[in-house]
Amino acid sequence: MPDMASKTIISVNNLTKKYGDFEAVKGISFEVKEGEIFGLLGPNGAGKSTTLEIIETLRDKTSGKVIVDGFDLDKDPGEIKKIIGVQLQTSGYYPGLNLSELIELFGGLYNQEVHPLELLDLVNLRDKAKAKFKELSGGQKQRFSIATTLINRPRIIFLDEPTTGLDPQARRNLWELVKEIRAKGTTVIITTHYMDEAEILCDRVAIIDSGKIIALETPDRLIDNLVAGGFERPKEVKKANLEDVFIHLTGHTLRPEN
Ligand SMILES: Nc1ncnc2c1ncn2[C@@H]1O[C@H](COP(=O)(O)OP(=O)(O)OP(=O)(O)O)[C@@H](O)[C@H]1O
Repeated sequence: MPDMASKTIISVNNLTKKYGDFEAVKGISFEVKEGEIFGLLGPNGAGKSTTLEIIETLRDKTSGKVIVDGFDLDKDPGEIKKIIGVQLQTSGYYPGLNLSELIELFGGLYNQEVHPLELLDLVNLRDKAKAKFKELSGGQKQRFSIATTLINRPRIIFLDEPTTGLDPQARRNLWELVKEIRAKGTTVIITTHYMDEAEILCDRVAIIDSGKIIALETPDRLIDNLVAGGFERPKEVKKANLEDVFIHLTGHTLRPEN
């Protein structure tokens, strides 16, 4: 958890994005603190990816101001690119290269010296160094994709639905990985449709609906506010759920096929 005094690393002010006549992002403002895990939550089509891609310099905005680590998106997009890590498109991975070679290649693109085995170690994929991307399981692919965000030693990484399609162990393993990355001082911005994930991982979340931020708080406060408003969950009669059973039976630890 970053301390309250930590500095603002991303500041978004009155951001809008129009696709033709359709306004997908309707004047949103928020700040991300250095070292925090910040979640963008919202239903399909709410404008999360659009917002992220604008900050990542991958998509033009219609209006508003975005400052990343002191750099103005309008003036210094190149400087912003240098300090952010984005998940490289998996579909674009050169099919003939193994994981080590891919990291070397991406390092070259970033003009950055890389140590493939060290990076693969970090995401628990050293034993797959000689494997091709297509030979990995879903969880391994996601972990490799996160490794690619770290190649340029970024201050901030962006993770778009990193655990979609993963089994419960692989998801937990990925949560640990994200926490380890943050523990090293990297700011993490994440989108997810899993509320348990957001609750466990995120220091603060912005909930976006139809292009507007409708809540921005720590998960704890959001829950407390709801309860204070009189909300009550239907009584849980059982002390465990099917996911607990699954994890109990199949183990917590990461397995090779993950
Ligand atoms: N290139 C585009 N051209 C036109 N409309 C677009 C384009 N990209 C996104 N949109 C529209 O903008 C809205 C926001 O899309 P966006 O992908 O940002 O949502 P999202 O919150 O990331 O959704 P999801 O959870 O489904 O990934 C949607 O209505 C979408 O159809």
